[in-house]
Amino acid sequence: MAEEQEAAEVMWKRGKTLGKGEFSFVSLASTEAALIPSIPSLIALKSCMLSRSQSLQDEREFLRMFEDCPHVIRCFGVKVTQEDGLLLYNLLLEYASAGSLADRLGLPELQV
Ligand SMILES: Nc1ncnc2c1ncn2[C@@H]1O[C@H](COP(=O)(O)OP(=O)(O)OP(=O)(O)O)[C@@H](O)[C@H]1O
Repeated sequence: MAEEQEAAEVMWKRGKTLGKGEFSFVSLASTEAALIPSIPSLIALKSCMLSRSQSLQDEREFLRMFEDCPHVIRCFGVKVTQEDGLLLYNLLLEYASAGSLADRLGLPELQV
């Protein structure tokens, strides 16, 4: 099954918020892993309003360019959902359980 189709079919339960960006928020999510073995049972969902999703779409293309690099977070695909009446664009990301590089270095979140 192609990656995009797998992502479109995966179901998840959204958990705690891991972080927030300017347009997006990142949640921990548990998936129905047994149904689609290539998608882990825990993922990070980076979500934003579909109507404001251009930067996440660009990020998805950027991650695709580095999908063979083991040092870059993997993206398992994209799924649009409707939650609480809102259309959300969701990137399905590898969950970085050890936190960000800034966390590891004891730095504050970068404000760009
Ligand atoms: N894959 C991940 N695994 C675990 N935590 C994550 C992951 N991605 C993001 N986070 C958490 O969410 C925070 C915000 O994510 P990120 O830095 O990607 O947002 P951003 O690029 O600033 O967002 P925006 O594009 O909306 O401005 C991170 O600092 C980190 O704490």
